[in-house]
Amino acid sequence: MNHSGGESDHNRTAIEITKDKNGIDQVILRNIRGASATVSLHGGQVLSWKTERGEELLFTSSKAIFSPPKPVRGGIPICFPQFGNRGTLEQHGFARNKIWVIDQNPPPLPNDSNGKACIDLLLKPSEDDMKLWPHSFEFRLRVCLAADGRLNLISRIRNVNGKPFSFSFAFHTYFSISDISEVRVEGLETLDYLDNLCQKERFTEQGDALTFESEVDRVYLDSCNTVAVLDHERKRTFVIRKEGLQDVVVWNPWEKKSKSIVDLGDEEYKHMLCVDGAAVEKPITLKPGEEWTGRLELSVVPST
Ligand SMILES: O=P(O)(O)OC[C@H]1O[C@H](O)[C@H](O)[C@@H](O)[C@@H]1O
Repeated sequence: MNHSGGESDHNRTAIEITKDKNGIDQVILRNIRGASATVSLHGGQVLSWKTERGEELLFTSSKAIFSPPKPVRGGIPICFPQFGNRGTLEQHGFARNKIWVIDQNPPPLPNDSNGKACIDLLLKPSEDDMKLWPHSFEFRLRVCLAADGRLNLISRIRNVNGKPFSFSFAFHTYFSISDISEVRVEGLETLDYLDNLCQKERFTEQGDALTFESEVDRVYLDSCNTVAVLDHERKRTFVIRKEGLQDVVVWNPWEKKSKSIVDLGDEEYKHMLCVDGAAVEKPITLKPGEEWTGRLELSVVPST
């Protein structure tokens, strides 16, 4: 199937639906300049985001396993309804392991899709999910690629239950980087963080910018809505803008942990950095009928 985006810029943006090698649908979004993004229905997961010159901006492991219910190591997995091991569910919740469907008739989002190639996906709990997490929800994900190459992800989670529920959440974004020793993260200075490597103990960030020389697994709390990942060698900076997501998770497994992760090559930690817009420390609570919206916007700009 290949058709032009409904609300697209003079019908020159395109949405193509193909199948991966396991027969799972994936959606390729293209903008008018030839940038692209690939979204798999497995996990509602963005697997690729490329510039108009065809450069891949997201990391996916060469050892990634693309067969549900295994999550895929790379791209932008969605952690829901639980981040990490902070609850009784499997690590990072079940949303990343499920097959989502294309939402043919999503509720409108004002001024959102002008000139963009967009796809709307939907996840509702299965009977098995309800046994583990007895809450009925509708999770709508919109992924859009703008004319200037920005990638937008909008999550809308609605409580269609008779009682309130709470969840944690992350857009677990694997950025492709030249070398972990050469990058720095700006925008987290002076913030408190919970260190997953020290039983979630709370510390305060002291440095000017975050640089990497060993394993890092932290939840930065109450961050401002813009964070940047500067990659000196590639002379580019990722700009992460978020709304409705108070926290930022930063993760790199480094050498030793990488060796224990079956779907990650031993040396691949050098070329990935996860910086996630997330809601972890204070779970989000929805009353019956309420909806929560979380937004992530990723862009890349040249830097020196
Ligand atoms: O291996 P996964 O389940 O995909 O998790 C990968 C990582 O995700 C987050 O960054 C967590 O903070 C880490 O503790 C975890 O190791």
